[in-house]
Amino acid sequence: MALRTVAETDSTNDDMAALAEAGAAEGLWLRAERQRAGRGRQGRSWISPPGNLYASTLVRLGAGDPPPASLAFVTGVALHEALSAFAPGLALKWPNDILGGAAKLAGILLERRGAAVIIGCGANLAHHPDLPERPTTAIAALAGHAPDPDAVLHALAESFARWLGRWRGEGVAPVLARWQALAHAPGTALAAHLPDGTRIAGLYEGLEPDGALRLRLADGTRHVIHAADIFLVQD
Ligand SMILES: O=C(O)CCCC[C@@H]1SC[C@@H]2NC(=O)N[C@@H]21
Repeated sequence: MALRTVAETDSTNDDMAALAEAGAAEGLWLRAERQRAGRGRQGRSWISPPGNLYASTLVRLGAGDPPPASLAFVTGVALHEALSAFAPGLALKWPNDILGGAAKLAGILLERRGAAVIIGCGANLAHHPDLPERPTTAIAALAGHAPDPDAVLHALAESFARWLGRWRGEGVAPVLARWQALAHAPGTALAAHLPDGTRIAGLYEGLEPDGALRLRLADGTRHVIHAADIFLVQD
């Protein structure tokens, strides 16, 4: 495990992609104190002032590895475990978010570069942005003070290495089991915005063996979702 910190960069995912291209080994993590052009999922920007965690690593895919998309669950479990040391009551939300209460606390961005996967983690420790599309929160708002980003990175790198080992050695099943144990409760009301523009609402019923999301619709039918933006429905 090697942890590096820089004061400022555009995006740690871009830097990690360049490091991967240059031959960097698995186990390397790069953290920036701030990012000038942090990126979120689906082309969104990730506002990155000092005080929060912005960190990326890489995984080199091997012949017998489980499907690369399932690294999102490895990372989600690791990030949840790392952040839970600093604030209670966190929950995973499909596909890549960590919630504090009903608000987004952290997100994960996976990007494929050839035989490598670049994995970026952004966690609101000290600050959280005001977003029109969803509520957000930070560890400081939940626990009264912000943890040191380096301490969080340490915990994250350790947990990630442990779960990556299990993913390689035992497959996706134990990772998905742990992910579901750390997720919001079954029966949570969710709204899904699908890539074709369709919106559906239903109750969370867990994950399929391949990591797809199961929703129970109001008419009793089950819907399996492979790609969507998911929102908690507040009553
Ligand atoms: O949209 C999301 O929820 C994913 C956010 C991922 C942000 C992190 S911060 C570190 C890494 N570098 C980036 O530019 N993005 C990721």
